[in-house]
Amino acid sequence: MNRIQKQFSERLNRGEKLFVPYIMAGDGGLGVLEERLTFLEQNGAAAIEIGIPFSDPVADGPTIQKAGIRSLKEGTTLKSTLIKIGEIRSSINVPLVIMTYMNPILAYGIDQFVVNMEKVGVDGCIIPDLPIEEEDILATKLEEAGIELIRLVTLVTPKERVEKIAKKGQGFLYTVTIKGITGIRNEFDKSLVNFLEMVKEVSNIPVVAGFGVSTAEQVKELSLNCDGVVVGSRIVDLFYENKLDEIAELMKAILIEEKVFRG
Ligand SMILES: O=P(O)(O)OC[C@@H](O)[C@@H](O)c1c[nH]c2ccccc12
Repeated sequence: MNRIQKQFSERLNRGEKLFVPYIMAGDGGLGVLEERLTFLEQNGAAAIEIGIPFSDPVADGPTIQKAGIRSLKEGTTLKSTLIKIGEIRSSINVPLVIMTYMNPILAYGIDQFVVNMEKVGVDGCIIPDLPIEEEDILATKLEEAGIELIRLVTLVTPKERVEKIAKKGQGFLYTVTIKGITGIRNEFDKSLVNFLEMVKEVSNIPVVAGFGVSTAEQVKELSLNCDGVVVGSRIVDLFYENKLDEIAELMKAILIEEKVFRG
């Protein structure tokens, strides 16, 4: 069984919600990747999304765009990131999910991408510009390699499409909380709670909400209505500003059901 399915169900069965941080590989150099992954794991990450820098990240807001530029200046590539993951994988126990657009995959080679992700121990990948209608070029190869293709639904995805995507049943369902790109938001659309309830109803895989989350209150509020939360931009900023204590604080906010004391 894939690490994502195994570890996510263990956590959810313990009444824990899932905190999934995102970081940009190579931001600060690939030399800091291991210490950052270790830090996030030690602070309760259920899985960690590792972004690959790309020159045209259409779904990303300014924070992640800037992180990508810093990383590209360090010479980071999909290949060098996978090599680094291979070197450090044995020291990280939580699932690792590669977040990349299709272009770097095509440049690297689809077969190479799948074979080397499996080799270095990557558990899942998120490819925001690969709609389910076009995923056949990759989905079967990933499935054969035991790598979960994590699909996204958004606030404007109709219910029947949510059902179609959820039925693919891999990893977790990434529910985008806003209409737009990544980046910190002060408030969410009032339709969000109903949307999350609908997605939870139709999905038999964990539902993890992301985009715009940056405060403890938002983490708590969102995780009331789904299985977990993804935080990217805020964590990318805090690492860049070296404010590790604030990252730890934010991660502590994820809900853990009151431990029922069996007296
Ligand atoms: O940065 P935010 O608003 O916290 O959103 C998470 C997001 O960064 C991360 O999951 C991600 C980064 N780039 C993406 C592109 C598409 C989907 C998701 C992502």
